Amino acid sequence: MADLKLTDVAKIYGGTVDVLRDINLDIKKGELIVFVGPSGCGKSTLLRMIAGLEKITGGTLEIDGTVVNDVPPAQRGIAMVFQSYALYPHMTVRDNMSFALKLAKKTPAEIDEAVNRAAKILQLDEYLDRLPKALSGGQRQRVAIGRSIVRDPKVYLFDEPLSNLDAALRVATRIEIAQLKELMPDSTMIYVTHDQVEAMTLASRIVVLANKGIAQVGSPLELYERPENEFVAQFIGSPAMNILPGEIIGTGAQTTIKMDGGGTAVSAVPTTGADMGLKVNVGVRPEDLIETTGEYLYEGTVNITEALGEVTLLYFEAVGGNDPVIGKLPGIHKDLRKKVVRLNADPAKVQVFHEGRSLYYR
Ligand SMILES: Nc1ncnc2c1ncn2[C@@H]1O[C@H](COP(=O)(O)OP(=O)(O)OP(=O)(O)O)[C@@H](O)[C@H]1O
Repeated sequence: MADLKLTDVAKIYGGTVDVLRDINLDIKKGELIVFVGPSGCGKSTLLRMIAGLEKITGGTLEIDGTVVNDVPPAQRGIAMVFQSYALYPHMTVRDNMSFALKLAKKTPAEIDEAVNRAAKILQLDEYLDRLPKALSGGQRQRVAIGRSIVRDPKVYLFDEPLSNLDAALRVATRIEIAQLKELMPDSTMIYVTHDQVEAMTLASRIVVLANKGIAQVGSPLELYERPENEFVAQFIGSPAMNILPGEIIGTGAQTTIKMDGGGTAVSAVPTTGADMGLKVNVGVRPEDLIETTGEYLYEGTVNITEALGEVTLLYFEAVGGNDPVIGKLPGIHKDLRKKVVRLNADPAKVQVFHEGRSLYYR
């Protein structure tokens, strides 16, 4: 299993469409890296360049220390699992899984061993003699993954493998992929998804792509707790983090911010005397807002409530020139509409951004 290193990787389609630039990324053996980002930001393009299905326009891609820019896909030791499973319909599960090994002229004994091992990992033992049409969507996706496992690749690439499955099956298959990773701790995996829960639960590190580059790389909790910039702050988490303008009026181990809409925010992000008077944006997640009768960072009227069952979303309307914010309370709350509420948050959970960048990372 392999380490991957991307140095200044760039992609320009057709000589003019500049999609990615300056992608620098070190992926260690055994990591499960998830690429996320807005539609069209280049997630699939980056994955396809790693697979060798798309030419790298600039920079280098190394696998285990060897530059592979010009190595054809089949010789990179990479297996790719797509969202459409593309199984051969007239072949049994066993034959689907054996196909690549037969092409590679492996002996029947080697093929049997590889297929049985993969079937065991994926719990497909009892389905080996069935045709794909006699399998559920989730089982077919497992066969597609099985076809990769038998080849014992250095790196697995997954391009939205669960997006064709319904909600319940997505959850079940997501858990299977997490278990699969545990059974193959040394295998390196790169996974593209639109689904935040998949990213947060599967990734050892998440790469957030935006504006042709990497907005942040970090563990799921680093991205959630300490976003480097407002883009990542609002991209990770749902509903998105609230961003409210203010001005620094107290510095030190904690920072005090006078909010433009009234009230005062306190953040555990430290600042220096030089920051006094700095215009900043304060970031607070909906789930971190708590009602208070004391010091508050926001005052608003609850305009709309949405009870989702396990949580209620509260949409606050401005009081005194405030921007709207969204709050999230556990449980069901129907009696809050039209109520004027003051909100505060734990200083450890209050982010401070200047010109889009978090002051925590200076
Ligand atoms: N063959 C191509 N020629 C020109 N432009 C392309 C080509 N393939 C992709 N693009 C463009 O490159 C950009 C990145 O596409 P890509 O499919 O990598 O994005 P993505 O992040 O995977 O998007 P999504 O989340 O919607 O699947 C898009 O603007 C797309 O239109």
